[in-house]
Amino acid sequence: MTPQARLSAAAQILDSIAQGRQPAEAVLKAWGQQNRYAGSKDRRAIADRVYKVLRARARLSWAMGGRQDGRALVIGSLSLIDGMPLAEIEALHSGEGYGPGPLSNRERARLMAETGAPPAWVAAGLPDFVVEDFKTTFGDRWAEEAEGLMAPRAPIDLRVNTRKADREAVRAELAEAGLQAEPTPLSPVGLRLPSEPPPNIQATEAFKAGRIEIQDEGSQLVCALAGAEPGMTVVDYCAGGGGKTLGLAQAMAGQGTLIAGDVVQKRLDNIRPRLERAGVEAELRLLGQNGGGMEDLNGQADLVFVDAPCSGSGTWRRRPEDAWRLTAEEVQRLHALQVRILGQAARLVRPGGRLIYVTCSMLSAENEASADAFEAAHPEFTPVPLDNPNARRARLRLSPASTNTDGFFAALYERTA
Ligand SMILES: C[S@@+](CC[C@H](N)C(=O)[O-])C[C@H]1O[C@@H](n2cnc3c(N)ncnc32)[C@H](O)[C@@H]1O
Repeated sequence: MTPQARLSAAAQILDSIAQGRQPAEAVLKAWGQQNRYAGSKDRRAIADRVYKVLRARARLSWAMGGRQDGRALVIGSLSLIDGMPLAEIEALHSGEGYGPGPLSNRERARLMAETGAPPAWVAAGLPDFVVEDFKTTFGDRWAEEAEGLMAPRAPIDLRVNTRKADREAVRAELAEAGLQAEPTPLSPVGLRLPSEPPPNIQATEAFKAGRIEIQDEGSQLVCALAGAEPGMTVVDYCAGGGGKTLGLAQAMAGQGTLIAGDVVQKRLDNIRPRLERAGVEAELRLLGQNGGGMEDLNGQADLVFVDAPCSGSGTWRRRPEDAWRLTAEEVQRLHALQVRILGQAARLVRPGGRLIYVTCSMLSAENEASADAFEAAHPEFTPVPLDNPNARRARLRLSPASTNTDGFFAALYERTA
C-alpha cells in the first residue's frame, strides 16, 4: 500500500470505530481480514496511526475546528503529532490512487491557524466531565493521572498459576520461547512483558497448559486483598470473564467452595475453559438482574467479591476509544447499578464475613461515591483497613500514573452486625 492509501484506510477505520461499540482492536482486525492485500507492515502503520489519533482525539478535533470524522483527525495528526509541513500533507492528499482527496480551503486554513492554548480537558485528552471528576479526586495531580491513563504502550501482565508452577520457572520457560518477562514489582505472582513487539501469549505452552493467564497487575492485587483462603465459601458475584474467579481459586488452593455468578450466560460459558486450563474448580451460576439465583447462600459466604460493572475507565490506556463513548449519564446509571448490586451481594455475607467492592474505574462517581452510598445504607458493614501502601481509609486506588497498573478501586468490609 502507498502511504496515501494507508492514511485513507486509517480514516475509514476511525469512522467505523466512532460509529460502533466495538473495541478498536477488533475493528482493525476485521479490516485486515477484509482487505487481504494489506501486508503486515501496512496493518502495523495503519494501527499506529489509528491509536495515535485515538489518544490525541480531543486535541486533534479541537485543532480541526471540532470535526470528529476520521479524515479530519488524520490530517490533524499529520500536522500536530508528526509535525509535518503543510506542503507534505498536501502532497499526501493529491487524491490519486487510493489516497485521500485534496485538502479543502477550510482544512488548509485550520492547519495554518494559530490555535492558542487549548482548554484543560482538550490538553488532557479526556472528556470534560471526566476532567472535572479527576480534579475532585486527584487535586493537583489530576493532569499527571490523565496523562498516565491515556499514555501509549501499557505493558502486558501475566498472572502465574502457582497451583501449577512458580514464577521463576515460568519466567525461564517464556525466555526459552523468546519472551523476556520481568517480575511485576507489586504482585508476587505476576510477570510483565513489554507491549512491543506484541507477544502472542496464547501460542505459548505456558498459556496452553494453564501456567499463566493474562491479567493486569492491578487486578492481581485487588484479588489478593480480598483475602480468600483454603476452606472458605467464596462468591465471585460479577464473575464476567472469570479473571477474578481464577485468582480467587488459586488463593483457595482447591479447598472450599467457590461460586461464580453473572447475569450473562455467555460470559459464564467462557469461564469454563479457563477453569479447566488452570486446573481449578468453581460452580457457575446464572443470576437474575434482581439478585435471584443465590438465595441458598444468604448469610453463608465467608467472602463475597463484587467486581462491579463500571465504565472501565481504568483501562483506557489499552482502549482509548472508550473514553469518547462514555457519557456523564452512563456514569450515573452505573453508579446506581453498583449500589444496587452491592446491596444484593451483601445479603450473602455471613456475620464476621467479608465483602470487597472493586471497579476498574478511575472515576470517583463509581468508586468513592458508590462505596459511600453502600456504607450509608449498610451500617452492619464496617470498613477494613487494607494491607497495601497505596490504601487510605480502607480504600485502595491504583492507577497508571501512581502504580503503573490499570486503574482500580477497592473497598473492603466486614459484616460486624
Ligand atoms: C467488571 S465485569 C467483571 C469482570 C470479571 N470479574 C473479571 O475479572 O474478568 C462486571 C460483570 O458484572 C456483570 N453484571 C452486570 N449486572 C449484574 C448484576 N445485576 N448482578 C451480577 N452481575 C452483574 C456483567 O455481566 C459483567 O460481566
